[in-house]
Amino acid sequence: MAEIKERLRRTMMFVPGNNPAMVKDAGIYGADSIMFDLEDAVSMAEKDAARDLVYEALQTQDYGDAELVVRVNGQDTPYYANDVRAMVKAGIDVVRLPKAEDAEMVKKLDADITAAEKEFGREEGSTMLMAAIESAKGVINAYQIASASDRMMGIALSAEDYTTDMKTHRYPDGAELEFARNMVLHAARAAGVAAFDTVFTNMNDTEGFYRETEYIHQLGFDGKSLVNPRQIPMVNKVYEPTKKEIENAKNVENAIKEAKLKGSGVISMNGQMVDRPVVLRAERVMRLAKASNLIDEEGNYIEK
Ligand SMILES: CC(=O)SCCNC(=O)CCNC(=O)[C@H](O)C(C)(C)COP(=O)(O)OP(=O)(O)OC[C@H]1O[C@@H](n2cnc3c(N)ncnc32)[C@H](O)[C@@H]1OP(=O)(O)O
Ligand SMILES: O=C([O-])CC(=O)C(=O)O
Ligand SMILES: [Mg+2]
Repeated sequence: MAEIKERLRRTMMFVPGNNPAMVKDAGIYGADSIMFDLEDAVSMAEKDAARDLVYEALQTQDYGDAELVVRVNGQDTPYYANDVRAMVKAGIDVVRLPKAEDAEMVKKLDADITAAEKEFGREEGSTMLMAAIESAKGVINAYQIASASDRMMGIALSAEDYTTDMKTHRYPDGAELEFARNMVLHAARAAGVAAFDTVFTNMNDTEGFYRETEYIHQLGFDGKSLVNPRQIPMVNKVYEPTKKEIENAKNVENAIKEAKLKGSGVISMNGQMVDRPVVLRAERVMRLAKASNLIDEEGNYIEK
């Protein structure tokens, strides 16, 4: 399991925690993050069995380089406490809190994780957390939520519950989510954590999925929560940098290396100023290019 705060998280796939076949095979599709769900994908009758199934899988399955996330049940349920204890004991990378409404809820999860890390002898602070924002109150408090814990890795918009709370539903143009998306994204960026867009649930509407993913990519989201493995290559395609972007990023990296040798943090490249923000963007392009196998060891674009 990989415990890194900064990493690519284009695709975070929900895997129903009560489905043995899906839990077992979840690693074969190449998701950046695999998110086992103990909450809304699992019926009340199956809550304990799902927790046991995911716990067992975390001990026995090899999920490769994927980041491992679990969506626990909400703090107002009788399952929450056992979910957190079991998942920390299993050494999960990230605990995702659903229906986060304020900083207090995040602080409670942080304290509960700390207690579980102590109880099970896990390194203190090694478990990250994230919060899903699924209501008007959560959106209004997004920045407080995003900055409530040192363990915070990211925040996600959860539009199915959010649109219900807002007395609307989801439309193809996404206008009903505009404010929430921008709030979640700004809160995440201001707090220095990742931002995840919500699920797209119509598996037959490929065109609509691409349209939504291109839109959230343009806004600046790190990635998206997904419900089906077929969505993974589509998101990766949208996040793939172009040849021109990669070559430009490589030139930026070279230019800044040269500048550093001269003891400067800023340099001109073909008349274009290259400074820290440009370098950070270039680094992200190179990370995305590497993940898409578009560059060689030296960072040169591979012609296909
Ligand atoms: C609002 C919310 O809270 S959303 C979050 C909670 N919801 C979920 O977790 C639902 C997750 N998704 C799913 O259960 C399924 O993808 C469904 C029900 C939406 C569609 O199921 P299907 O029509 O069977 O999907 P599809 O035909 O594409 O499946 C292809 C393969 O991928 C597997 N698969 C599908 N979805 C997933 C998934 N989320 N995780 C892991 N494996 C999956 C299937 O088991 C199947 O495997 P197989 O070829 O070995 O038999
Ligand atoms: O996190 C998500 O996108 C799924 C979810 O729970 C919601 O939309 O309510
Ligand atoms: Mg929800």
